[in-house]
Amino acid sequence: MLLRYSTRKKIFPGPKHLISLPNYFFNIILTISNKKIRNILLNLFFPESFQYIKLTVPVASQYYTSKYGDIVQINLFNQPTIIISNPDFADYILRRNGKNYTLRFGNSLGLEYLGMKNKGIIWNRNIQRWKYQRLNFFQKALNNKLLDDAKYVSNDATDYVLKHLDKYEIETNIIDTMDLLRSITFTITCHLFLDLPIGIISIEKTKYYVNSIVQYFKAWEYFLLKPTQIYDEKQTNKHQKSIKQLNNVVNELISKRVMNNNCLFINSLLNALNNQQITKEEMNQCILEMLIAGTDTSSVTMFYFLLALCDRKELEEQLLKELKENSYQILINGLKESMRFKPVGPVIMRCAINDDIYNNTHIKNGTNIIINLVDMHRRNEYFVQGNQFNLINVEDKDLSNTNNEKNVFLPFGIGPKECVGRWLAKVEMEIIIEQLILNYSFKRANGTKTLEELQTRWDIAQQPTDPGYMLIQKR
Ligand code: HEM
Repeated sequence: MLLRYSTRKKIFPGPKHLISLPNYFFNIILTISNKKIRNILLNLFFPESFQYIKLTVPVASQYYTSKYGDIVQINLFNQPTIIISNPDFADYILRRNGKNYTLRFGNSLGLEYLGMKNKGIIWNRNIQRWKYQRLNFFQKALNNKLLDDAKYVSNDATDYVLKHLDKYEIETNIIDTMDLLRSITFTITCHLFLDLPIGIISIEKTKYYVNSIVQYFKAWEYFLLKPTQIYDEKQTNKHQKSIKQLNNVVNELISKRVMNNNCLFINSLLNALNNQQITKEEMNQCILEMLIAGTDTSSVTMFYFLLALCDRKELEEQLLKELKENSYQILINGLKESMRFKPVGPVIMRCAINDDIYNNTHIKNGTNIIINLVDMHRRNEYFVQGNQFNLINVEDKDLSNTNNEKNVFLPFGIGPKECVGRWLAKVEMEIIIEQLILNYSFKRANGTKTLEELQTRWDIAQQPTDPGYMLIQKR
């Protein structure tokens, strides 16, 4: 009681304003139809919210981190919001008191457009339904047997896509590397979780499906956070079409399935549907989320590693030598370093379910949390060369995060809402890169930028925006 009293007024550092308008003015300003006047007023009275409307979540968060330090409190869309890149606080939120933070925050209508509101597991704000679907479908399916199967499935899927290398060529021997990698991970996901034999989906269709996933990500970033009043009709319609398109893909994939009852994910979903434990919409959303989470994340990470190798010939040679000797240290560290340097999930967004206290400071229920992973991953206090791609940074960093001390390297998050596919991602990325490097050499094509120069979109899912064309040659 005493503690609660003494901590009531304390808040974390952050911007202070000379003029502070009550929160309801925020909603009044949003109703102003003149965009210019609305923006001026937002910028004047609610500058933090304006930053997040203008910029993406990671970029706006980094702006406040660099100004106020590794724990910052701001007012975002009328909600207290804490931006964290302090490892102890991040570990507290994600793991030590993780149960209190299994919700993510987002715009309710936006989530409904996306099909994520109270469905699936990534952004489901119904805790019971999230838990039920995560445990019974995702975690159950991602067991040790699946991880074993993933080894040969990853090999076969890579073979299948490589057989059609010409379909990825933009000119002779120059390929769209992102497209190639996405097709491989998509094929693996379809086989492991949807019972679709490798090769049953043509390469043309695979590319169409992969593109539908990429477009869904764009819709996700558009709808997720900003207030509904800011939506633009043309953009809204475009993104709604992308969401519909990926939902159609899900139905098409379900209908392609050859029944053989081996596949735990799709089978347990269908059983639950038959027994009325889930709705058809919930089932489809779980499949959609497995496709988006399982496809783009690993392929973006592998792409960055391949790109890094293009300009580090010595490292490539050492890697090749190691792989020929069935040794995997450079491979493992190279992938870890890609996830540190350019994490595909640069921020982890959460929300406090109940009131809480950290370091004598009160965290009110409903407080938004943004873990600024990319900032934490680049700090020189924790990494030898935080701002450079160098395997030395991760040699002593453990992916299993079993170390209860401060975890500073968290590409998959940690705790009850951590990435459910982390071990599958590790297995498939290692197999795919091994097979690619043993058989092919990769060089940056004319015009393709280096890892350091290549533009990426730092949004909730970080992706390259510049093309990743590479010259590929058989060894
Ligand atoms: C390099 C590969 C990957 C990276 C870096 C990555 C990263 C992440 C991160 C940072 C989160 C948020 C964790 C949190 O809130 O604490 C997440 C969640 C998730 N990931 Fe991954 N992921 C990867 C691959 C995969 C794969 C291959 C799958 C599926 C097979 C997958 C499925 C999911 C799902 C379903 C969630 C949501 C879990 C929940 O909210 O309960 N991920 N991932």
